Amino acid sequence: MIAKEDMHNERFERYYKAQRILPEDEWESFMEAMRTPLPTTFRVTGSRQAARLLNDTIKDVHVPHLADVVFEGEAVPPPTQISWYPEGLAWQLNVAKKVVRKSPEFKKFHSFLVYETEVGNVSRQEAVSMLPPLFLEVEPHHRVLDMCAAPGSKTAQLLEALHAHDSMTASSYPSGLLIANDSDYKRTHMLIHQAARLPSPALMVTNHDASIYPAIKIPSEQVVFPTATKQRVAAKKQYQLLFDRILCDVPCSGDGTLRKNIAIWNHWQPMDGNGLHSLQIRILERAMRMLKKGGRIVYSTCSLNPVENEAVVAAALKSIPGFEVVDMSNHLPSLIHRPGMTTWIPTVDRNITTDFHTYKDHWDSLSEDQRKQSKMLESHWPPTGEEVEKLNLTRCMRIYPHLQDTGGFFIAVLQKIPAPSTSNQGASKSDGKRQAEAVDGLETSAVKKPKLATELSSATEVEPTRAAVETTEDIDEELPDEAVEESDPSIVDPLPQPAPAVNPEEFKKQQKGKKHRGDGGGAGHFKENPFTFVSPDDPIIQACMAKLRLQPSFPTQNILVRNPEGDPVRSLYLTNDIVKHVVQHNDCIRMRLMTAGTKVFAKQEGVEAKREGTEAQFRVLAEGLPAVLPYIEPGAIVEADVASLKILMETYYPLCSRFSEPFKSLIESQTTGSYVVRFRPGQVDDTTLAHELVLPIWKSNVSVTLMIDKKAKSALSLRLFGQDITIAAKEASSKRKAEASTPADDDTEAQKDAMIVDSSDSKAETTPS
Ligand SMILES: C[S@@+](CC[C@H](N)C(=O)[O-])C[C@H]1O[C@@H](n2cnc3c(N)ncnc32)[C@H](O)[C@@H]1O
Repeated sequence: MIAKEDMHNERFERYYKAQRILPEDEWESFMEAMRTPLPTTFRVTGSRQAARLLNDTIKDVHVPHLADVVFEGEAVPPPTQISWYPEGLAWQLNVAKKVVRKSPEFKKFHSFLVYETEVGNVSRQEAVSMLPPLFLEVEPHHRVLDMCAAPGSKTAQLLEALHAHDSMTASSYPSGLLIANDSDYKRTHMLIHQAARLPSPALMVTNHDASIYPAIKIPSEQVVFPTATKQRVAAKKQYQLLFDRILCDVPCSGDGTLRKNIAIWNHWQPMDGNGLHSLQIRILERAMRMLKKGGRIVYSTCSLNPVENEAVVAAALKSIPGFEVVDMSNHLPSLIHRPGMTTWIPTVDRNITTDFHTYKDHWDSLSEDQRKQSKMLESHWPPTGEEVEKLNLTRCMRIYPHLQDTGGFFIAVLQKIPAPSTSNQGASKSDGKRQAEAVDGLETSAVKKPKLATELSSATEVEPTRAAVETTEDIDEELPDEAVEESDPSIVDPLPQPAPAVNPEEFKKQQKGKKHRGDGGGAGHFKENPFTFVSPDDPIIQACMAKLRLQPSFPTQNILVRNPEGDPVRSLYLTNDIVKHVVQHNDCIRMRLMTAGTKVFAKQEGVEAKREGTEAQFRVLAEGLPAVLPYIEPGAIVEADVASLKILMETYYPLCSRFSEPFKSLIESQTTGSYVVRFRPGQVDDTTLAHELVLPIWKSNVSVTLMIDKKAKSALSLRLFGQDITIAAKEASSKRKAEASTPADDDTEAQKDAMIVDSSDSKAETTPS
């Protein structure tokens, strides 16, 4: 722990003063804010309707309780809504830890937040980190790429935007796509965990170096052509998938997070930023080459260093024409920010040597040997006066900690200019700079053989790339520019035959000898199970359809499994059409695909399930239910009241006979298996269920189980009953008090009857020992 008086770094102050990041008279308040702990901020997550409801609980129940708290003689401020966040869904809490620990009111609010965070209804996230997705303005039909996504707080926001049309209980089926990527294999698992909180058939997770992200192929059915002739010409060809929105939240030196990561005070030095600059440019340039005309990129860092920010944006804009920085300064009117910088002086060493005003000055000062060693690039320096005018760097947005009590942050919104008249069709390609038009997926020779070394102005300025950008050999290059695909969500023709993405024999061969999982460098050593679509006629799929009474419109053709044979052995995943096309038309190993779609059904292990035959072998998962719900025949959903919900929360395996009518008879008459229950709004004792809830249950011989995760059950209980009435909480409490616990009478028989839940499904309730 570093004391406030020790929060100094002489180089930090000297470097940023030399850069003139702020007017002199703001310096002290900037530094004071940097040394002050960051307020706690969190966001209410999920689909808009559900989020609004939980937000109302915070606003109308918790905040009034916290309004007049006095701790050790001082008034404690209640949480406040962050003014610039849409619909007031983000909150700030400026309370010392000891208040949270000791004040009963804040303690209660804290446990509410902990539970809601664990089940994914609340996300603790730095306020400034919530900004980039807001500037992307994602819509449900957009194809979105999050290039450096882990741990995934912004991915969650992007996913929520794709699912903006979800209802309280049912998920929408967006026609768009979100690919969340990170080059760190372990961190991609954080992404998968994060995404499980908002399960989506439109999500894919990949593990690639973003600077060499592979071109993704899609069939012509996914491309809209302006004329019928072109459609005919285009038939049966494949195209490069271009994105409507790309987030480049790149790796950076992170000095904007000093208030949170106070260890940075000890080791900050400016060469970290210099070193990352080149990778940051390569990632942004790769994004620009994968963007659709009219599409938008947000480039962001949590660094204040112009070398990682404006310098990167300027270098990329100079290297790839056809893009502009968009003025988004009025997008969030109450967000206070400063314009991007137009001039700075990079340091050429750790000692803050900022004597060289141009790259040439620096170069001329070096001996031959020093030149060979130098890692400085021309792009570390600001553009010339003339270039600065054209680049509109002042449209970038800088956020400093003292402006509104946040961390430091940088955002640039780039747009690929849509109008053909502003493209570079007339320009010569021989100038060594690739044309923006050439990357619209249809005229892709430059994409095929990118020579990153030629993208920067001098060979001596280039750091060696780790691997060549993968080629797009089999992507059609013939079509003229104007046949560029449009994002028309209606054009989604399913392919005729579900085919395995990987040949099973080929896959086994590929797996042989691969002993470790590599990090997303693009080269080999990738060992994930393949993705195979199951035939819609498969007996297991048909059994799931029959048991849950799914309507024929349920997209059975979009169910995949994670084995090369396509056998539904454990879990079944649902994808939307675009995810299916991507899986089927691309080598998942080359893409380094970690997940696709959302898990909807899982095998139910246990003697009883086996005895009952195919129909009872799979169950709908709580996480997948919102995606399945819109397809369930209305009459197939079992109706119940809040009193039944209370019984299901209090007991693991209540006997059917414990419930009141009509639920009791309804459930008793059902055979073993997976069912969906709708709990109607209503009252039990002094608890009101204000809106309907739809949850999965498992019906055994004589008992019923609510199939939701223990933590989700506890969070629901806290929200509904004001306390955790679940059996798990009671057990934990008895254990704590070291008292012997005796199960309720009617549980004893039910326990005999209890199924053993597939232990691989972490979401499922577990059997008590
Ligand atoms: C600033 S963090 C991203 C934070 C994330 N967007 C979020 O909101 O949770 C940068 C991420 O970039 C990843 N990364 C570093 N180099 C990368 C590369 N070459 N390609 C892709 N990801 C990279 C790191 O593993 C890290 O997870």
